[in-house]
Amino acid sequence: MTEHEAAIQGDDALAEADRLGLYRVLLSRRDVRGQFLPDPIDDAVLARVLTAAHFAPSVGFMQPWSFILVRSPQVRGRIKAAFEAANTEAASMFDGDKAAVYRSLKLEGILEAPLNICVTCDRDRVGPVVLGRTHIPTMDLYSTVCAVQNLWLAARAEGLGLGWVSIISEPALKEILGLPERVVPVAYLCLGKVSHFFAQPELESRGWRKRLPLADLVSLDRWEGERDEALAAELDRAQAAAEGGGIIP
Ligand SMILES: Cc1cc2c(cc1C)N(C[C@H](O)[C@H](O)[C@H](O)COP(=O)(O)O)c1[nH]c(=O)[nH]c(=O)c1N2
Repeated sequence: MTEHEAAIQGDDALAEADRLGLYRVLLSRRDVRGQFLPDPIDDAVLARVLTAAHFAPSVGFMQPWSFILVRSPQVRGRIKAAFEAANTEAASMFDGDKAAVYRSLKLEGILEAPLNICVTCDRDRVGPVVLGRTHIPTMDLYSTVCAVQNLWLAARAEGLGLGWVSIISEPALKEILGLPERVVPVAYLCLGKVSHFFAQPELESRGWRKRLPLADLVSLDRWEGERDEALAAELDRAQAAAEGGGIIP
């Protein structure tokens, strides 16, 4: 038997409690910006969530990510100033009631969270030719987002809140963190223990946008093709259960 053939997993189905636990994490994950507690994150916990991120899928097994742990108050102060500048610009894009709601939203926890993490993508990590990236060159960026999502879910499982802050100019972020040209700052994240997690996305509870019906987003064989009505009924049922705080039955 070759090493490749011997390396199989023993158990292919999850135990019921593990299966439900995974859905619970997926459905209760939130973007957190206002409920951070100052308590430091234990190194063992941080190691687990970063390991979860590092076990994400990546194009050609490229693993293009790195994780910059931003602890310095000075660096965070500069990031916060970059956020403020970008946020003033962003606020001016909305009119009337929408502008008032936008200004009332808390959209980052840069200084309150005990840790910030910038997840980067080194587009040149394995040279110019990458298995799977040749015809869709953005695949390394998508791979890095997979790592971010793993980190986000692992954080939720550990009871840590995570907030993604994208209201920052990319050149400013690159300059502050000293990123070389080839390295893209994919995600700037605030991470830490929280007083509570909200049941719904804040943008939903604050009336910014509603969650779309999943059944309207699923179609057969082509863009906006036909619906499978039996499946659509199941999708409505599963979405209603998830929105009710339950688990997909
Ligand atoms: C790529 C990307 C970028 C951002 C976000 C998310 C993602 C995926 N989100 C969080 C976003 O508003 C949130 O995910 C949705 O409103 C749904 O809420 P939950 O994540 O389910 O709580 C976000 N939130 C925020 O307050 N400031 C921000 O700059 C951003 N930027």
